[in-house]
Amino acid sequence: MMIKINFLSLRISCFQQLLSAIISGQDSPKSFMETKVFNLNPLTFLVIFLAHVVATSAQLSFGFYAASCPTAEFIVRNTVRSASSSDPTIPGKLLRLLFHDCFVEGCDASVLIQGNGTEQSDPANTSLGGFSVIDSAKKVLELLCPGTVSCADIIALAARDAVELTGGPAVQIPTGRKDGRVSAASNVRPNIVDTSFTINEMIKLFSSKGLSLIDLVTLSGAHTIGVAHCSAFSDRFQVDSKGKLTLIDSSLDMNYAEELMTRCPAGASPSVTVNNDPETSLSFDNHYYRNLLLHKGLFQSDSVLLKDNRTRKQVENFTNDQESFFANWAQSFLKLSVVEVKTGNAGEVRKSCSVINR
Ligand code: HEM
Ligand SMILES: [Ca+2]
Ligand SMILES: [Ca+2]
Repeated sequence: MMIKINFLSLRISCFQQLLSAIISGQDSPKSFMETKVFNLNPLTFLVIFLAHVVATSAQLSFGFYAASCPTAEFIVRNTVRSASSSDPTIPGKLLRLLFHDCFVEGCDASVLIQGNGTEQSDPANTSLGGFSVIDSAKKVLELLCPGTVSCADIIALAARDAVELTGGPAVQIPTGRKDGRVSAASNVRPNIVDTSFTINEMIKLFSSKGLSLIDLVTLSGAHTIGVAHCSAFSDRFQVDSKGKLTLIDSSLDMNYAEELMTRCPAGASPSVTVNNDPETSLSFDNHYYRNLLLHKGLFQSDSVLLKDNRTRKQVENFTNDQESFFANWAQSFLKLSVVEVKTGNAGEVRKSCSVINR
């Protein structure tokens, strides 16, 4: 990655010098060519340079839009910031959107496609949100740099910004993802983790995406923000007709289960939600791991991280050391954001994020 950054800045500075040489008249390009590059005519050099840009744009790089749309990251950040200031549930939605995008067909915005039988129509995706934020950023970017910034990059940047805005670490991520042309509901179930998964099933699915055990524990820390619907955890306890609570999942703290029962009484509206992190659901911090140690992990898939010997140590470490969680987050988030990315001709830049180009 480092090589790519250096190479990109070299490419940009070279390009700027060449442009200023061409703009400032016949003498300077000549001397520029003679002293700095080979003895080439400026136009020949420009052709070689552009060919090089086309050839290497089939890769992700940091600042991919530095020349083609310099304000891209700024626009996404501002859109996320203003949407989140009027609706604090936005950051959680944007972060989950990236997870559900990247695990199905890679980070290619397949999750944004609307229509019958697309990923959005699978029940595992019905509670996703944040689509309007991606659409708003895309609209502005289409005005400023038409056909340039992919929806897949907007999702990744927006998730990255959502974490930083809620107090999490700032992460540099490469851009240049292309948007996919496939979005099928049948791809969702085999690729999205269900709360009922065993730790081995989770490890297996994560590893099929190139993500390690450490990445699993670290990325689960995303549940330090956001909310869940009652149906996501209601099978962990039972309430009889007299209101008596029985734990089905004994790894759940009884008092916490009672609190959850009160928030999700029988017959509660399906739209009722509970904070993932009961203490600081609007802050990206290490409280998620503290909750796990107190047996207050909201989903069964959270609680198993404490039960298993392979993951418990890391949970304990993150509970005591937020810096360590943040450092690991930066690495694991970067890995998540590039899962099975499409670059170059493997994808397209959609005109509208919810529709595949015709
Ligand atoms: C490891 C397996 C995982 C499972 C089983 C899981 C499951 C869930 C479930 C069931 C919900 C509640 C959805 C609802 O009822 O509305 C949820 C919410 C959430 N998940 Fe996960 N998740 C996992 C990993 C991840 C990862 C890797 C990320 C991101 C890096 C993530 C980010 C989120 C966020 C931010 C929310 C809150 C969404 C909101 O506020 O709208 N999750 N997750
Ligand atoms: Ca996808
Ligand atoms: Ca929190």
